[in-house]
Amino acid sequence: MDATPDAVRSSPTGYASPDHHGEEFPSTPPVGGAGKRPHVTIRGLSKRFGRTVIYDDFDLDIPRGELISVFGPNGCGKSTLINMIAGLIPVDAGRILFDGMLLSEIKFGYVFQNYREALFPWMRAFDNIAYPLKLMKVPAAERKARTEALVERLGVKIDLNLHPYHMSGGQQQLVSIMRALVVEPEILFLDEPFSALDYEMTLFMREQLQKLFIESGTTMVLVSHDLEEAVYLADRVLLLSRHPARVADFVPVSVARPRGDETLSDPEFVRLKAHCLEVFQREVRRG
Ligand SMILES: Nc1ncnc2c1ncn2[C@@H]1O[C@H](COP(=O)(O)OP(=O)(O)OP(=O)(O)O)[C@@H](O)[C@H]1O
Repeated sequence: MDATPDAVRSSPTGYASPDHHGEEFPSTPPVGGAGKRPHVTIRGLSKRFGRTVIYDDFDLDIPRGELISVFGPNGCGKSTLINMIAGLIPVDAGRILFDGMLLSEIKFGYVFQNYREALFPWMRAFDNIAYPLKLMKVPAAERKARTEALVERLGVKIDLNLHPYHMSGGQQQLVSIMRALVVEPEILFLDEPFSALDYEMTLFMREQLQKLFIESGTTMVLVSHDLEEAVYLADRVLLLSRHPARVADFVPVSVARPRGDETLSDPEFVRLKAHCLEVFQREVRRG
């Protein structure tokens, strides 16, 4: 993966049928979404690596303005799913539309697990955050103003004059997330964004991400390996089966935000987590 700030990157390569712009989907029953107008509509998605079929005729609706956690057995295809939606890897067949539009027509962000390779070490944190605006040829004064406005709105309290190598892992990942948000993406993809952080930083970053989500209202799709984290952060947990992956369950998490330490012992949270664990274990046993 290169270090291009992905918030401004879009790719037409994720489409087997790029001529579907604006086409209404057939009335396939949506998976998930609970009747809300979907933000992302996936139909007939297929993907294989060699002889291994990861997705076969996979359908999914992702609701707008929600944080979706993707969870499932190791190697089931979680990263492959968000990478296909984000156009980082091509699909073999199927259609992915964003409110009827192609990925190339929308602004999106992608936050990688490895923040060390994602940030430019020679740039101050502030300039890293502003960089996607430079790529978009936004004038310097406006870049500064928009970056300052974002920092202000999110209430981030770190010294953005520092270079990444003078920051903690969590701070660097926070800078990566802000860089993805600076272009005001319609959707943000996060692939295990905290897995390279120590536990203290992970807890800090969960709170930061929740805050950013509440503040921005951006649709977010997060791959997580930690069930508690997946449920804690989500409006819905997408539970995948072993590959070829299907939706084992798409569980709404209606626990009020902002969530905090007390959420972890909230009976509804505990019940939902137990339910997700049961579905997960059933899928693991199926293997
Ligand atoms: N570029 C590739 N070439 C060949 N096989 C691949 C490639 N990318 C992924 N795979 C395989 O496809 C399957 C799904 O991979 P993916 O990384 O999407 O799973 P995941 O659920 O995110 O995995 P994990 O839980 O280990 O993070 C795995 O078996 C993986 O080995």
